[in-house]
Amino acid sequence: MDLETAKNRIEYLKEIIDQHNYFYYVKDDPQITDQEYDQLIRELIQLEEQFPALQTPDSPTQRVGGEPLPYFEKVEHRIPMLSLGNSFNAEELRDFDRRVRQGITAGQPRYVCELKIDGLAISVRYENGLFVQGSTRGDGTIGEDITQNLKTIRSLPLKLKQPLSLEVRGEAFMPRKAFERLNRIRAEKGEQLFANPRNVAAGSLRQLDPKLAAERSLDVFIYGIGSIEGVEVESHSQGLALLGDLGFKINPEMRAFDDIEDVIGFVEGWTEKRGQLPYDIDGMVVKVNSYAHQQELGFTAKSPRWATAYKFPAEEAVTRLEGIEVSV
Ligand SMILES: CC(C)(C)c1nc(N2CCN(c3ncccn3)CC2)c2cc(C(N)=O)c(N)nc2n1
Repeated sequence: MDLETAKNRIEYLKEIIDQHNYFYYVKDDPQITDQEYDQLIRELIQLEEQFPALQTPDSPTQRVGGEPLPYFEKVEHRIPMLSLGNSFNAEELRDFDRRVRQGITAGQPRYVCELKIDGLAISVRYENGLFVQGSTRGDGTIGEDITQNLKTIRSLPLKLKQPLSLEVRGEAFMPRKAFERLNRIRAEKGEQLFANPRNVAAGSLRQLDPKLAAERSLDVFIYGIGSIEGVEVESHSQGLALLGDLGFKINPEMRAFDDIEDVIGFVEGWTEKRGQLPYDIDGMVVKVNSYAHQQELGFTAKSPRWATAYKFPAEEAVTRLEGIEVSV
């Protein structure tokens, strides 16, 4: 095969594999069998080995990066990753609503409610649509560069559907089934079990060898825009819709309400049925939708006045460790 033919075939394979990654890992709706997918990947790997000059960093074959790192570089977040104020019951959500209504001068607030995924907060930067850097939240200002580990998360696109430059925030997590499978393997080996999926996600993303992170079937939900160039976005819900169109995995359970009583009903509903989810959540996040309202409300020293985290009451967690029941 000559270079020109190889170049066209490689471009085609990268495009089609990216599409199938999107269907499988982001939409959870595969369009081809695993065997057909593996065949495409194997052909691309062979062609890139045969024509190394045609291998690009955004190729799906580049997800499990190079050598283990000696340490993680520090990354300063251009836009700080803030904390969240907490609400612990319906009355405190009503207080939040009262403070919001006092803080805005025009219109009524609309709230977006999201599940609060119990994982590790991350920030990912794209330039002209290509994944360039990913980092942990750290202390909100300085995080650790974990680009190589985040590239192993198949639901995080290496190339966006539009060549935009932006920074997104999300929560990396381990699905409960993957957590249980991992602990079964560790139990069989007589190794100590992990206490919860969040610890595994955090531990996996802090591995210096990306091959270890790649084995942990981590996943991610993107929940916000840190910064974006060349696009006017006016509300959080509009921002989430744009992120979905770009190929990011957005949690489907988010809802918008105009009345805090409806927010309270939604939040209390999830308090009961969170066990049905395939991942852990430790509460809900309620955000004022309009960016103009967010601007008016501003921030306290460390967290936005336009958002609150509703924390579920700590449930009696019972974990089986080495066959005995312990309450944690
Ligand atoms: C952009 C804002 C600040 C409103 C925001 N901040 C969040 N977090 C901040 C505090 N974080 C944090 N992490 C560690 C230590 C202290 N704070 C962890 C992320 C959010 C987390 C989730 C989630 N987990 O599903 C979410 N759907 N939306 C969020 N939105």
